[in-house]
Amino acid sequence: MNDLPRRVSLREVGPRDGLQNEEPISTQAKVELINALSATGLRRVEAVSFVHPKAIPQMADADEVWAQVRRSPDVSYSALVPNQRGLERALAAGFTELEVVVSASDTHNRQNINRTTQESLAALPELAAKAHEGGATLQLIVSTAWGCPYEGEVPVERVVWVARQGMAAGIDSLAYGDTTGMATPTRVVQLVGETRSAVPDLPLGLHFHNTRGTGLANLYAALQLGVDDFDAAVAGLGGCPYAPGASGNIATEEVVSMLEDMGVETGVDLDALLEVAEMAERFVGHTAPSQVLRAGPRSRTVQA
Ligand SMILES: CC(=O)SCCNC(=O)CCNC(=O)[C@H](O)C(C)(C)COP(=O)(O)OP(=O)(O)OC[C@H]1O[C@@H](n2cnc3c(N)ncnc32)[C@H](O)[C@@H]1OP(=O)(O)O
Ligand SMILES: CC(=O)CC(=O)O
Repeated sequence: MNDLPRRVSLREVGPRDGLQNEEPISTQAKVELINALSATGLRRVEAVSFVHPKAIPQMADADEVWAQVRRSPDVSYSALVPNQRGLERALAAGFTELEVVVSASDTHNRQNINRTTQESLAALPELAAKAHEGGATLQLIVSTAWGCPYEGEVPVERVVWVARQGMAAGIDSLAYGDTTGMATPTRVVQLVGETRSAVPDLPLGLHFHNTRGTGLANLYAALQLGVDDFDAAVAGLGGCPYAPGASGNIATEEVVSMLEDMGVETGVDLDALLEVAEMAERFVGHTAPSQVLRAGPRSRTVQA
C-alpha cells in the first residue's frame, strides 16, 4: 500500500447535493439535519445553495435555513452559487466560503446554468474579485469532469483547460465533480496527474458520485496520490436534477468507516454519523443508498 495521507478533510454535502435531488423537505428538517451533522466531528458542511428557486425548488428556503442553523464554532459552513446573483445572496447571508459550479461540458452547463462553459468562465474573474472583496473564498467546482450524461466522454484537456481558466480568474481552490459517476480509478489517476502538472499550486478536492459503483475505489485511488480533500453526503444521498441518471454521492459514513479502519483519520464519530444518516433517511422518506447504514459499523455483531 502506498503511503496514504494521515488525515483527510471531508466536506459534508448532504444538506445541499443530498437534498437538491429529493422532494422538498421542511426548513425545520434541513436545520435539524445541519445541526446534527455539525455535532458528528465533521469540520466542513456545505449547507445550502443560492440558485434560482425555479431551477431547484428544494433550495428556495436557503436564507431561512441558514438563519436558523445553530452554527458550531468547530465547523466551516459553505454555500454553492451558480452566478453573480447567487454570490451576492450568499455574501449577504454572511457566508465566507463559497463554491461556484461550472461544467466542463457545454451541454450540461447549458442545462444546469443556462450558459455555455465559456460564458460561465468569462464571469469568473468578477465573481472571484467580488467574493474576495466580501471577505469570502471562492472554490471552482468543475462538474462533468469525468464525463457528461449528454456528451459522454469529456477530454481531460478540456477539464484541465477549465481548471487553468479558474486559476487565471483568481479562484482559491478547485474541486472536480463526477456528476454521474463516470470516473474509474484509472481516470482519476490520469486527471489528477494532469491537473497537478497544469495547476500545481491550486488545492484540489474531489467529489464523487457512486452512480456506477466506483465511488470508494475512486477515492482510494486519489488517496494513494496524496489527495486528502473529499466531498461526501450523509446516507449516500445526492444527484443533480439536470443530469439524467445522476444518483447519490459517496456516503459519508462509508468513507469514514473505510478510512478509519485504514488508519486515515477523519475526525468523525461513526456512531453519531450513522444516527444522522438514519435521520436523513427519515426526512427524505425512502431507503437511502448507503450500505454502511444498512449493515452497520464493522463492530456490529449478531447473536450466534
Ligand atoms: C452538478 C450540480 O449538482 S450543480 C447544482 C445543481 N444545479 C443547480 O443548482 C442549477 C442552478 N441553476 C440556476 O439557478 C439557473 O439556471 C441560473 C440562475 C444559474 C440561470 O438561470 P437564468 O434564467 O439564465 O437566469 P438569468 O440570469 O437570466 O436571470 C433571470 C432571473 O433570475 C434571477 N436570478 C438569477 N440568478 C439567481 C440566483 N442565483 N438566485 C435567485 N435568483 C436568480 C435574476 O435576478 C432574474 O430575475 P428577474 O427576472 O426578476 O430580473
Ligand atoms: C457541484 C456538484 O455537485 C458537483 C457535481 O456533482 O458535479
